[in-house]
Amino acid sequence: MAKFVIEGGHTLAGEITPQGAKNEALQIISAVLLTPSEVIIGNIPNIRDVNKLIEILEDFGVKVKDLGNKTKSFIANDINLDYLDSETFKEKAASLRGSIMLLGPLLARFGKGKMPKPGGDKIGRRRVDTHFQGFQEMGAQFSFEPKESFFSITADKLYGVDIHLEEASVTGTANIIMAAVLAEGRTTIYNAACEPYLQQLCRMLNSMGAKIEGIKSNYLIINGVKNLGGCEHRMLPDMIEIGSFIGLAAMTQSEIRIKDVSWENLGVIPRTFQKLGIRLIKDGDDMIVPKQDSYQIESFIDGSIMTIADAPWPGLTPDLLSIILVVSTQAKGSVLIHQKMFESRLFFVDKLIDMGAQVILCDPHRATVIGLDRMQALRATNMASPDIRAGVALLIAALSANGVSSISNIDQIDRGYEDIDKRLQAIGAKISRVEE
Ligand SMILES: CC(=O)N[C@H]1[C@@H](OP(=O)(O)OP(=O)(O)OC[C@H]2O[C@@H](n3ccc(=O)[nH]c3=O)[C@H](O)[C@@H]2O)O[C@H](CO)[C@@H](O)[C@@H]1O
Ligand SMILES: C=C(OP(=O)(O)O)C(=O)O
Repeated sequence: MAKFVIEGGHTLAGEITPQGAKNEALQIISAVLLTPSEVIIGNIPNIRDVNKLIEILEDFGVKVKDLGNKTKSFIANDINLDYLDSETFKEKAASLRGSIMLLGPLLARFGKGKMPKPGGDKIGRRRVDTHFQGFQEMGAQFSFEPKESFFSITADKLYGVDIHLEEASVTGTANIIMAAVLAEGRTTIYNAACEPYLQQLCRMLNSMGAKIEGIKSNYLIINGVKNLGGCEHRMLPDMIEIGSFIGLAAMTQSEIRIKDVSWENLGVIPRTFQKLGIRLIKDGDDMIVPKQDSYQIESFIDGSIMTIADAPWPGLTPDLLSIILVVSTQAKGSVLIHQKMFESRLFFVDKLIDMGAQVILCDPHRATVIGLDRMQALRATNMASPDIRAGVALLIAALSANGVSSISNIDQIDRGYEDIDKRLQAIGAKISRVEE
């Protein structure tokens, strides 16, 4: 397995283009199973999780053609459902979280789906009840085989129904939408997640002939259709990567231009970094993060300590809190980082503390950061990437630190960030990938 070796303390400069969004890609690529017609998808990120999902589709018999320029064509006109019972499927599908979104399309088009407990980050309990709540309310039968941790879902027919989700689950909502578009009658989904990933999925499905209203809101109305046709779709830039680059620029006191960020789809992300005192300049659809010697965290109007917390969209995505936390370590002022959704995503702060950051982990969900305001640089150290976002947060810490750090378990980072070492080298980072 490879590790990153990082010589910190260098200023970076230049421009960087964000990849297509990982979490959108996983939904959009699953949706190709809904039609026998050709679907062409552009701006596909070349990352481990997405490549694995495409591999699973190919194993099912989907014809995948690389059209160049990050664009691929998918034709799902001859699907081998026996693959669901193979050991290879169990093994591959269990290795990423996004594979669970194959269930909705399989159920809707072929009347059955199976799935091992999905993988993804180990960041606390990640229940999938919401997915099955929706399928069952539409008339599907669910079974779970505890010995093999294998879910099965079948339905002769799916019927439109009013669904009030227990929680606004991102992948759960995507799954239910993909089942409902081919169900008989009208489905409504209340408390639906509405992240840009889902907005994009709904737009794509509508261009395939689906009838979805309420896009961007948490109340979706879906009138089922008999079948869907092909379409062309282009992924949005990855908002989590954009946030990671903002953090990187601030921590390394660098000026970086982030190309084509799609400002209108970033929600509260820019404002959240601005609360930490980080300046962001809009130049057309580019974002410039100017060089800043110091950035000061705002306090609330009554003078109390700033809190930054996650929430379902249009709130702040939990996937950026690790990066926001690391950026706060060199800010002026204090902030409480409250990770409400996941209970094991903040433990990486121990590493930051080793590096000299002033952080108090109050409980598994909350950490208080007392910014160093550059009074001292972080110290280089050796660490392992516990999950995708903590991995990148530690990478940013290492790039700002004095000395040479190493990060192992970088598979975690590779599953969501395309060629991150090469792209960072291009803006001056001293980072190398070393086979262990
Ligand atoms: C492949 C993919 O797209 N993964 C994303 C997706 O995961 P995923 O779809 O698995 O996450 P969910 O939205 O289902 O839930 C995330 C966590 O938040 C909790 N929860 C969720 C909604 C809610 O209203 N209340 C609540 O407590 C859930 O119990 C769970 O612990 O969404 C997460 C939340 O944005 C992101 O971190 C993941 O990167
Ligand atoms: C938690 C994440 O991914 P996954 O759901 O694929 O584990 C993430 O992208 O931050």
